[in-house]
Amino acid sequence: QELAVNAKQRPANLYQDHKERRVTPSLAAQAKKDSIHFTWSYIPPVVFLKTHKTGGSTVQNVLFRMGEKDGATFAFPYYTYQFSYPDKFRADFVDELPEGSSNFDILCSHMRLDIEELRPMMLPNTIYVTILRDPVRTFESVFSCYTSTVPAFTLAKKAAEHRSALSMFLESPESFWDPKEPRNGLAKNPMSFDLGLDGQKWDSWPTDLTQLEETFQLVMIAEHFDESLVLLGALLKLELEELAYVHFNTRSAQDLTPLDDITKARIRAWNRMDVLLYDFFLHLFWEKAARYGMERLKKDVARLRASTDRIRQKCVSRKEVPPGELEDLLRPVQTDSATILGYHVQGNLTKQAQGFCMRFVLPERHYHAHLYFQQYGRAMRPVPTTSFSISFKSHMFPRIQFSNPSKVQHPIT
Ligand SMILES: Nc1ncnc2c1ncn2[C@@H]1O[C@H](COP(=O)(O)OS(=O)(=O)O)[C@@H](OP(=O)(O)O)[C@H]1O
Repeated sequence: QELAVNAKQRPANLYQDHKERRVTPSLAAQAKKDSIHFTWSYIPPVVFLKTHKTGGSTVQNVLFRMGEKDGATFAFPYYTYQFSYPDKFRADFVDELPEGSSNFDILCSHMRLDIEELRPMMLPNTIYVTILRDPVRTFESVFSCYTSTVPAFTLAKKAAEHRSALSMFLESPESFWDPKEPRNGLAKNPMSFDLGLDGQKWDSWPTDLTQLEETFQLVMIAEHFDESLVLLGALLKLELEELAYVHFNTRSAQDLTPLDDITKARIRAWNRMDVLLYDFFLHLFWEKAARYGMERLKKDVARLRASTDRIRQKCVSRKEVPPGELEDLLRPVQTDSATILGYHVQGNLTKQAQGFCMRFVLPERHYHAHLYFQQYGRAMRPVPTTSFSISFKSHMFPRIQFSNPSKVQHPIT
């Protein structure tokens, strides 16, 4: 019932131009600086449900930059970078409201969704967005990046010896997969898992799908990333320049597993719920695109690509840089089984341009640490290592090791 109310509150045309309601970023930032009691609610608050290995860090970087510029209040996890994943979201996973803020404006860190717990945390006019990716590509990426941390994958790797671990797993996934093992959440239907669904429970499936449709104003599609960004920009009233991006968390070419038709079919069969989820929201995506106007979308995508190219040229001197050649601040966190690439920033920039360009390519956790410090005036809390589930989390998503600890405090100016 609550979901239905939320749907009714939305404007009939989500893509109508409501720029007039937007407070200028400088005004918002100034108001916060001046400690004027300021509610960011002129701009709709936003939840971005960051699913795994779908291009979510790229979207998150756009939101981090937007929020930092606009003086937004972020809903950050109480510990480190994610909301106690893979536990289902709970309100007490969120850090306190900082002094002077009356509500959270942006929430965009990894979690496993529980909408009933999440909704009361945010204002009623909050815009909910997520992203899905072709389930075959998603699963291949999840398998490659988490071979050492998802037990079902690790068992398959051990059994495979010198064969492909992915092929070994897909030949008989049930023999490696224990559904009761909480760390196996990403091993089957990873996108559905992140959206809070139970990949084994089909009886509630149509209702679950309807609930998700009612919850999310926009489900972005990684294969149509630029179109998705334009629709996101329309919802959040962003200028096209604010949507410029680089790809985050790109793996090195040698870590990509080439997939033959049999492997693809096996991935689709094993991740059937993700396939249906993706197909459903892909269809819905094009319906929303049609409502925005296909000609208008095409034009805006062309403009977005032009401004993104211009900004990339200004900011990036080299892309796909291996971790060993990156300074600490620009080195993405590596997984045990895949190499994640990063960027070199152009030299000879003005101080202001350098500040922008660093943020443009700043890996997720470093940006998160920076914003957290800015918001609370203290470093993020480390994960306690006593409980079983938490030690898994810290292993799966290790903390950044800065060679100079002072950088944690003030990573960028
Ligand atoms: N803009 C855009 N469009 C399409 N695909 C993109 C984009 N940005 C990032 N990527 C690819 O997404 C994968 C990383 O996803 P995430 O950032 O969600 O990873 S993570 O869960 O936060 O670790 C990773 O995929 P793989 O290289 O297959 O692993 C990225 O290359």
